[in-house]
Amino acid sequence: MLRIAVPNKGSLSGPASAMLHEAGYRQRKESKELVTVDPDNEVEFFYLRPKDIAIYVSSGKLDIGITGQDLLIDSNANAETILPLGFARSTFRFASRPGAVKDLADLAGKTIATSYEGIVGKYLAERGVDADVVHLDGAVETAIELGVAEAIADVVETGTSLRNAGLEVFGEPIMKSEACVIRRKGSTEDDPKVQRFLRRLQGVLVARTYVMMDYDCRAEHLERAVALTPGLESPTVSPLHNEGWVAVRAMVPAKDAQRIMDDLYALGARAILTTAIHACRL
Ligand SMILES: Nc1ncnc2c1ncn2[C@@H]1O[C@H](COP(=O)(O)OP(=O)(O)OP(=O)(O)O)[C@@H](O)[C@H]1O
Ligand SMILES: O=P(O)(O)OC[C@H]1O[C@H](OP(=O)(O)OP(=O)(O)O)[C@H](O)[C@@H]1O
Ligand SMILES: [Mg+2]
Repeated sequence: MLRIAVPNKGSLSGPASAMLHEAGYRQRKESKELVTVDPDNEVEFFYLRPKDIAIYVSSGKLDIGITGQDLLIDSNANAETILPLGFARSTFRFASRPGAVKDLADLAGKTIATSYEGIVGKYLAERGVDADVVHLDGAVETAIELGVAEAIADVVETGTSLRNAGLEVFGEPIMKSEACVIRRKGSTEDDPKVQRFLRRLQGVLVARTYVMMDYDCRAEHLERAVALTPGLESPTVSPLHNEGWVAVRAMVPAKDAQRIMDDLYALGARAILTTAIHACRL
C-alpha cells in the first residue's frame, strides 16, 4: 500500500481531493474521516493538518504527501517537491501600514507577526536583519490594527485581505508557492507505486491544460497548419476521401485554442473542432 498524506482543511484540501478523485482514487465521504483505504488502487490516504504533512513525510511513516511549497519550506523538514500541482498559487510577502516600513532593512528592531516563522526567520537571518518574529495562527493582517506587530509576513493571493486591513506590501516577494507532491529526501526515485501515482496526477494536469483539436485542411496548407498545431509528439494526419484534403488531430494548450482556431480558419482549414481530454498518460 502506498501511504499518502492529504490536507484535511484550508485552501489545499478541496482542490487536492478533487484532483485525486479525478485521478481515479477513492476519497473520503465526510470531513471527519481521518483515513481512507482504496484497496483497488493499493493506496491509503491520511487526512492531516497541512502544516504537519512535511513532517510526517520526512519521518518516513508516510511515502508521499500533498502540501504547499511554502509549508514545506516553513517546516524545514527533510522532504522535497517531486511534482508541482498548479493550485493554491500564492506569494509570501511582507506588509505594513502604508509607509510605516520602507524596506527590509527598516524591519530591524521591529516586530513581525506571521504564521510562517520558519520562512521569515530564515529569510531575515540570511539578510542579517534583526527583528522580533511573533507567531499567530491566522488572521495575521489584524495584528497591526491591534498593536501586536508593526509588520506582517503572510500569504497573498488577490491582495484583498491586505486591502481590507489597510495594509500594503513592501520589499521583494519572499517566495512563490503552489501545491505540490513531496517525498522524503533520498527516498528511491523509481519506486513503481510512487511513479504510477505521479503518472496519474500528471495525466490530470495535462487533461486540465490541453484540449484535442481536429480539423480538415488542403494538403498544400498542411505544413503551415501543423506549425500552428505541432502537438506533443507530432500530429496525426489522415487522408480524406476528397482528394487533396487531409484530416489533422493534435493536442493544443486550452488557453490558446480559440486563437489557433482563428489562425487555422484563416489558413483555409475547416470543420475545426476542440474536445475535452478526460484523462491521459503521456
Ligand atoms: N487565499 C489563498 N489563495 C491561494 N493559496 C492560499 C491562500 N491561502 C492559503 N493558501 C495556500 O494554502 C496553504 C496553506 O494552507 P492552510 O490550510 O494552512 O491555510 P489556509 O488555507 O489559510 O487555511 P486556514 O483557514 O486553516 O488557515 C499554503 O500553501 C498557502 O500558500
Ligand atoms: O490575498 P488574498 O486573496 O486575500 O488571500 C490571502 C489570504 O488568504 C489566507 O487567509 P485565510 O482566509 O485562509 O485566513 P487565515 O488568515 O486565518 O489563514 C491567507 O492567510 C491570507 O490572509
Ligand atoms: Mg489561512
